[in-house]
Amino acid sequence: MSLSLADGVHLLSSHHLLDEVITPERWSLNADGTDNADVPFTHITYDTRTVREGTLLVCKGRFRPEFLDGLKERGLVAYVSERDFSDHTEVPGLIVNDARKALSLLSAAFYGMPQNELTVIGITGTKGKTTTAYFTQAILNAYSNGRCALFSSVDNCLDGHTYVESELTTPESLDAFRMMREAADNGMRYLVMEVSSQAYKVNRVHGLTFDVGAFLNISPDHISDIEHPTFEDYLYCKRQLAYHARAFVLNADADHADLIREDAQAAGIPLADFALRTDDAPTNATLTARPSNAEHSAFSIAANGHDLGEFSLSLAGDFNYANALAAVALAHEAGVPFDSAAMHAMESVHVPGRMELFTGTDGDTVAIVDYAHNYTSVRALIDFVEQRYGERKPRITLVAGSAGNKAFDRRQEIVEAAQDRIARFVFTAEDTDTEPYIDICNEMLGHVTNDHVDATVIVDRVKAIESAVEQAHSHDGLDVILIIGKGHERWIKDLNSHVAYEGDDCVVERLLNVA
Ligand SMILES: CC(=O)N[C@H]1[C@@H](OP(=O)(O)OP(=O)(O)OC[C@H]2O[C@@H](n3ccc(=O)[nH]c3=O)[C@H](O)[C@@H]2O)O[C@H](CO)[C@@H](O)[C@@H]1O[C@H](C)C(=O)N[C@@H](C)C(=O)N[C@H](CCC(=O)O)C(=O)O
Ligand SMILES: Nc1ncnc2c1ncn2[C@@H]1O[C@H](COP(=O)(O)OP(=O)(O)OP(=O)(O)O)[C@@H](O)[C@H]1O
Repeated sequence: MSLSLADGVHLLSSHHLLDEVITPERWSLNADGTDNADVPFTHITYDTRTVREGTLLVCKGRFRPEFLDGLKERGLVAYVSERDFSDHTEVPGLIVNDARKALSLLSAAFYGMPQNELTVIGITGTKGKTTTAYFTQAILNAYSNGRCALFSSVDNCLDGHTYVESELTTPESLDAFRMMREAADNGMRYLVMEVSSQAYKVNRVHGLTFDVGAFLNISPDHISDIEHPTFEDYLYCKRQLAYHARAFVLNADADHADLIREDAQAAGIPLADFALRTDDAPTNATLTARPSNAEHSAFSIAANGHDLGEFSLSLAGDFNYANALAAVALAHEAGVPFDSAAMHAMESVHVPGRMELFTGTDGDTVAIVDYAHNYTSVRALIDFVEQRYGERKPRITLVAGSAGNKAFDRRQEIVEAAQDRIARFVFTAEDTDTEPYIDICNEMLGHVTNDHVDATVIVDRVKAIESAVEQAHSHDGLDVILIIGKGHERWIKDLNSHVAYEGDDCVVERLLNVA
């Protein structure tokens, strides 16, 4: 780990990112004559609140010049920014044409290129990234005696077994390289990470080449002022993974699969595809899975026509077998033989807040806590209910909200995916920045056009679940309550601040008296 001011200038310059270096004495294309230009930085940050002796600061996003006040005295050595802040600080400024790209390249260099010490696997897609990441980590952990790290939207894991709640799906570049360094120093050989479309949009993975990438699926989502302006932009960002990978895995049934094949071809990388089949429809995909029994409790997986045996996941839902295929393909590309017993390690994986099933003591109430929150995932969830419980003609209740300030289309999509297939909606709180919960709930209520479905707004999320459970108890026959969008989270974001929340799974366990 060694990065000096002179190294930084050279690196930025070689990537055509450097406009100039500004010091009180001169403007230049190099750091010659600047005090201590060859002394390594001891710290790198994008947040002034963590500046200490020997720090290189990268100013990005909604950075404000007043954040620089007093930093020279606290040890700031230099800053990197798209704007000249010499009116606010005397320390050298490396002025760049893209601060986020600069942040990524400088962080990788500062942390000694830790990605080169790991086999790095990236997973993108609208749905299934987290689940596939957990499956893949389980296989690689089994294969390598616990030496696989994970960056996911639920948890990060830097030592193969300790999981710490994460903040973003794909970490900010600096955080990613810092954690990669820690993982490599912990002896990890592999890293599995989720790659969101935002990661490419805001250059969180700039300069990173994945040993293997996977594209799971694409459906409309994440379109808003703070995410993507259009679906085309959303897909374009996701497609970038193919251009930054050495090998690729593709769901043959994904929308726009042919375009992704073209991407892999244009990038000149090999591609393995997979296909889930629940009927007799043919496929010539590299990897296939078909149900082994009518209950769909196990699937037979084949690779290049050779049977790999039966796999029975702990996670319910046919769609999870598509995720499992992706994990097998990724692990194989990372060096695990198809017939390795390690492939079966994914069978025992549970993913917090995904397809958690709770059955009441009377056997007539089933609650499912899940992270579905767009059209495709809500539809897949209800497909599962029909497949698993359809014969008992269940009365289905959906407890759902939708995120504030982003992904606005979800509000209508969730309603459209469910309203002709369920008995009741209970619209409730989900995370929001500035939009009040009640407005989002009422907007969702306004999208209900089927007169046969009951729809209520109960903003308090615990009370919403209580209402669903009470109704289930007072109704004869099987009730299935789907509680979606919060998963395992123990907080709820209300008007921009995180408020402690019991957790959907805990509320359900309490109300159904199951542990
Ligand atoms: C739009 C976006 O990418 N925003 C991210 C970005 O914000 P930003 O750079 O604008 O940062 P900011 O919070 O406005 O502050 C500006 C800068 O000033 C700094 N600062 C701030 C205060 C101070 O006193 N001193 C100081 O230096 C901050 O550290 C920051 O570097 O950088 C922050 C950390 O560096 C991120 O937390 C933040 O993500 C926001 C919270 C977010 O929610 N993003 C979502 C849209 C997102 O990225 N989602 C995707 C996809 C999810 C999915 O697929 O489901 C994800 O990958 O998670
Ligand atoms: N392959 C799939 N196809 C359709 N729906 C899926 C698939 N995999 C998972 N889901 C649904 O999507 C939900 C979220 O799954 P997961 O967390 O694995 O995906 P993700 O891509 O990480 O999602 P997000 O970006 O919303 O965090 C699950 O709870 C399930 O309802």
